[in-house]
Amino acid sequence: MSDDNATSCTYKHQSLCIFVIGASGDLAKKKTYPSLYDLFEHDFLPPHTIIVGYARSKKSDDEFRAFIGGYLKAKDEAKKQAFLKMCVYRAGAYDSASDVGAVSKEMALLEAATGFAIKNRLFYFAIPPNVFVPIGTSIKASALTTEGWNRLIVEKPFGHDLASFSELSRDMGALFSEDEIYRIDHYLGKEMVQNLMLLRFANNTFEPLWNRNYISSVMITFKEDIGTQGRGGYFDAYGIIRDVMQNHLLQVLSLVAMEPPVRAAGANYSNFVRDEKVKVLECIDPLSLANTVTGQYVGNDKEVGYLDDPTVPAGSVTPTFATVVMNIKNARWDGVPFIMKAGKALNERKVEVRIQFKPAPGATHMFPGVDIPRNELVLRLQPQEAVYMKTNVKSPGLSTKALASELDLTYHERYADTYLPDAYTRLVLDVLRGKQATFVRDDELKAAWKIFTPLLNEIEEKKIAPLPYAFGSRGPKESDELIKKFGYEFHSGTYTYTRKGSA
Ligand SMILES: NC(=O)C1=CN([C@@H]2O[C@H](COP(=O)(O)OP(=O)(O)OC[C@H]3O[C@@H](n4cnc5c(N)ncnc54)[C@H](OP(=O)(O)O)[C@@H]3O)[C@@H](O)[C@H]2O)C=CC1
Ligand SMILES: O=C1O[C@H](COP(=O)(O)O)[C@@H](O)[C@H](O)[C@H]1O
Repeated sequence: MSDDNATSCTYKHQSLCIFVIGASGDLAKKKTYPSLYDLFEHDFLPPHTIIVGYARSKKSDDEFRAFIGGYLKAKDEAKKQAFLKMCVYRAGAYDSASDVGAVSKEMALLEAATGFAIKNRLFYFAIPPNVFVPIGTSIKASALTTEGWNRLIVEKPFGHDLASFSELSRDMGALFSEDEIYRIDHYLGKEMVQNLMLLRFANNTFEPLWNRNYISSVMITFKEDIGTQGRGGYFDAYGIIRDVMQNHLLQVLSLVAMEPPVRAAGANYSNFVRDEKVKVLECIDPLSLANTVTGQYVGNDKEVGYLDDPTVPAGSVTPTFATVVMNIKNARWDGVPFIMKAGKALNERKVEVRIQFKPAPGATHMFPGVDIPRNELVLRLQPQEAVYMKTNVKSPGLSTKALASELDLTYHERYADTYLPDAYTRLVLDVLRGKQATFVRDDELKAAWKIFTPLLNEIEEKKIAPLPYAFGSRGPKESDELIKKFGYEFHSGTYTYTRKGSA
C-alpha cells in the first residue's frame, strides 16, 4: 500500500540514476520503460533523472529510443520526447566489472552535473535469473553509489525449487542486503490486491466473519483464454504451478489469510506486513498429488493444442492447468480448504478470489422448499476490478421466492474517472519511496517453495501425465470433482448477472 503523498514525486532534491539491465529485451520494452514513462508523465520521477539502458547488443542512443518509443503510451508527444531524451543506452557484458564500471563513471559525471549532494541509484534487473549473480557482482564491484541509496529490482523466477532458490538467495545475499533487494511480483501491484488489507481490516462487516466459523472455502482462480502462443519453450521448463501459483496466487492467498499486521501504513510498516505473510505460509502443509489435479490443453479445429506448439518438446507432460487444495493449520483457518486453480487456454480471462460462506443456520427450516445458495464474496482482480457479495433477497414483487442477487462495487462504474495505474508503475514508485511491503522477502519465498517443491518433485519424478482438456473449456472435469469433494458448492442456474455492460 502506498502512502497518501501519492501526488508528489519523491527525492526532488536528490539525483536519481536508473540502470535498466537487459534493456534490449522483452520485459524492458513491454513493462520497465512504459512504467518509468508513466511515472514521468505523472511527475513522479525527480526532474534530473537519468535512465541508462544496459545490455549486450550494440545500439546507438537514437536506435534505442526508437526501439522503446513505440511501446510508450503517451498522451502528450512533447512529454514523450522529453522522457526519451533522459534515456541513453550502453552495451557491455554482464560479467564485466570494467564494462559496467565505465558506464558508472559516465553516469557519475551526469549525476555531478545535477549539483545535488545525494545521488541515488536504482538497478532494474530485466534479465533471466542466470545473469543475476554475474551482473550483481559487476555492479557491486564498480557501480554502487556511496552518496545515496542503492536499490535493486529483481524479477521472477526466483529459483526453480527450494534448492535452487536457496542457492540464488545465498549468492544474492552475499552481494546485497535484504533492504536493498526488491523482488517484484507484479500481482502485488494490482489494484484489488492492494485493496485487500483495507477491505479486510478497515471494515467491521468483514473481519469478524473472516474465519473457519463462517467461511466454508476460499477459491483463488486464474484463467487465461490464450495458450502459450509460441512461448511454449519458456513455459515448458516451468509449467503453470511455477508460472503463476507459487508466486502470484500464493501472494494473494497470503494477504487473504494472514493475521492483521501491527501496522499496514506509516513508518516502517513493510516488515510488519511481511512477517504476517510468512507466518501464515509457515502454517500450510507441503502439497502432494492427493489434493491436486493437473491438465494440459488439446487443440480443436480453431486453436492449436499445447503439444502442437513447435517450441514445446514432443510428448511434454508439463501441466498448463492445475487445481490444488491447501489447509492452513492455524486457529483461524484449520479445516477451510484454500483452493487454487490456474490454467491457460480456458473459456475466459479472469482472476478472482471467491470466498464461499457456510449456509445460513436454520434458513432451510424457515424457508421450506426454497433453494438458498451460499453467500459468496467475490474480489475480481481482472478484467474490470469488482467486489461483489452474492446475497439472498426476496424476489421483488408478489413472489416470496429467494433470489440470489449482489451487493456490487464495480470499479469502472463507481470510480469511472479514476486513474488506475499499471501494477509495474505502482511498484516502481514504491521502490523509489523505499516501501518494501509490496515486494517479496527472502523468507516468504523460502516458505512458498517449501509448500510447492514436494508436489513439483512428485509430478516430475513420477512423470505424471496431465489430464487433457479442450482449448476454450473450463479445464478437466476432475478439477470440479476435487473442489466438490472439499465442500465447494456450485449453484447452477440460481443466479444470473444481468446488468448492462457487465464483464
Ligand atoms: N460487478 C460485476 O461486474 C459483477 C459481475 N458478475 C458477473 O456475473 C457472472 C456470474 O457471477 P458469479 O456467480 O460470481 O460467477 P460464475 O457464475 O462465473 O461462477 C461461479 C463459480 O462457480 C464455478 N463454476 C462455474 N461452472 C461450474 C460448474 N459446472 N461446476 C462447478 N463450478 C462451476 C466458477 O468457476 P470457474 O471460474 O472455474 O468457471 C466460479 O467459481 C460472472 O460473469 C461475473 O463476472 C456478477 C456480479 C457482479
Ligand atoms: O507472470 C506471469 O503472469 C502472466 C499473467 O499476468 P497478468 O497480469 O496478465 O494476469 C502470465 O500470462 C504469464 O504466463 C506469467 O509468466
